[in-house]
Amino acid sequence: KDEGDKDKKKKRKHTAACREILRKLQAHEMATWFLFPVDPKVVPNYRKVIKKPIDFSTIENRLKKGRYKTAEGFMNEILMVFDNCRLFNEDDSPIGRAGHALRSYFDERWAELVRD
Ligand SMILES: Cc1ncccc1N[C@@H](C)c1cnc2ccsc2c1
Repeated sequence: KDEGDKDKKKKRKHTAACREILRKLQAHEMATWFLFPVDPKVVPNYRKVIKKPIDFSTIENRLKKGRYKTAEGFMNEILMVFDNCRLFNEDDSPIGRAGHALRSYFDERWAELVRD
């Protein structure tokens, strides 16, 4: 089995693990606000403030297309969802609190993935 095959196998393994984590995040009750792109018509100044809008459906499509070479590439985009949320929303607001709750939930799932 040449190097390439090993790499492909490893990529498939981490893609499956990342898809599992993403599925759990999307199923979380606090995920509502993060499932789909923020509509600039609904939130006018969002695109001015947030330079890298990202949401779980966009990440899911990239994962399906094999766009993430490493699990870290996937993790970075998940964390971007929460960084955007903290930048735009007050901590003491419904979306702000949801972002913090979901970020903690992600950290736990990620720690499991890295440990197992
Ligand atoms: C994640 C996020 N950050 C800043 C602004 C919006 C959003 N989410 C969108 C879906 C959204 C769009 N509209 C509403 C209306 C009430 S909460 C909510 C949430």
